[in-house]
Amino acid sequence: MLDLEPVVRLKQVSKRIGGKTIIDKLTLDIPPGQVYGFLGPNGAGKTTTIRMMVGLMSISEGDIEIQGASVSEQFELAISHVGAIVENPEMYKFLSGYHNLLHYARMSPGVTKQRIAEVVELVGLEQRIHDKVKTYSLGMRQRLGVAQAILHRPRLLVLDEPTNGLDPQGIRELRSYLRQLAEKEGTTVFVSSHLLSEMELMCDTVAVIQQGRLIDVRQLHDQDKLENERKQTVFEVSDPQRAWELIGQGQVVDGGLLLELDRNAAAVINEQLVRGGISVYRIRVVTRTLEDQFIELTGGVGIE
Ligand SMILES: Nc1ncnc2c1ncn2[C@@H]1O[C@H](COP(=O)(O)OP(=O)(O)OP(=O)(O)O)[C@@H](O)[C@H]1O
Repeated sequence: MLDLEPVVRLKQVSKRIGGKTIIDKLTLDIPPGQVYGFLGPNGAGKTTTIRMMVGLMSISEGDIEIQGASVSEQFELAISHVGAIVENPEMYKFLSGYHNLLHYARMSPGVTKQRIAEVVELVGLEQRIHDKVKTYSLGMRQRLGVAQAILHRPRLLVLDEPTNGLDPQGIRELRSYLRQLAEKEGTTVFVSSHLLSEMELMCDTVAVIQQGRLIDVRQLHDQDKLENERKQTVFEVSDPQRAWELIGQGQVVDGGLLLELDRNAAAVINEQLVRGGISVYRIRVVTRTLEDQFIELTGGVGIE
C-alpha cells in the first residue's frame, strides 16, 4: 500500500521573538515523494520555519512532526529522517568531493561506498567527484552538499533558498536532480524560495507564506484539475456584439467575447456560435500565471 501519511506536519506552529510574532499558527501537511515549495517574499518567515523544522530554533507554540516524531519531544528520532542544507554546508575545500563524502559517510553508520556512488550519480557529479572542492562552481558545491545530506537516505530533504546565486543552467540542473531524488528514492524535498517562477519549474505543490501566515497551498502539476478548471476564454469572432446576444453571457472585449468556462463548455459555446452564423477565428485562454496570482495574493510584496 502507498504510504500517504504526511512526512512533515506543522501543527499550529508559532514563533515569537522579543514579543514579535514571526510565525503565526502555521499548519501544513507535506505529503511524501513530492518536491514541495515554500514560497514567500523576503522576511515572510521561511528561514525561521525551516530552522524550527530542523531543530536550529525552538518552537514557541505548536509542534512539528517528522515521520510522526515530534521535533520538540523526540528530536533525535525526528531529525534522523532529515537531510538539510540550511546554512552553507561545511566542505573541506582542499579535499576532493569524494573524500568529503567519505568523511561524512564515516560519521553516518551504515553508509557504504556503494551508497556514495549512488548519491554522486543522483546529483550528477560523477565527472568531477575526484577533483578538489576548491575547483568546483557554486552549483557543483551545492550538489555536493545535497549528496552529503542524502547519504543516510533521509525521508525529507530540506533546502533553504537553493537557487540563490545559481545561473539558469544551474537552476535547471538542480530541478532535474531534485526530481530524480523524489522519484527514485521517494524523498520528499522541501525547498524555499522567494521566486515564484523557479518554484513553478521545480515543485509539485507550493505553499505560500506571508508575514508568518500561510495564505495559500497550490498544486502545480495537477493536469486533470487544470483541464477541468474554469478559465477566462476569449472567442475571437466576426461579430462580438451578436455573439454576446446569442450566448447571453460574458463580456464583449476587443474583437471577441470573453467568458469564464471549463474545456467542455468551450466546445459547446463554439458550436453555438458557428451555428448562429458567427465565424470563430480563434479561441484563446487568458492565462493568469501563478506569478499573477501570487502578486494578487501578496499584494506584490517581494517579487523580483
Ligand atoms: N533572531 C531574530 N530576532 C528578531 N527578528 C528576527 C529574528 N530572526 C528573524 N527575524 C525576523 O523574522 C522575520 C522572518 O524572517 P525569515 O528570515 O524567517 O524570513 P524569510 O522568509 O526566510 O526571508 P528571506 O527570504 O529574506 O530569508 C523577518 O522580519 C526577520 O527580521
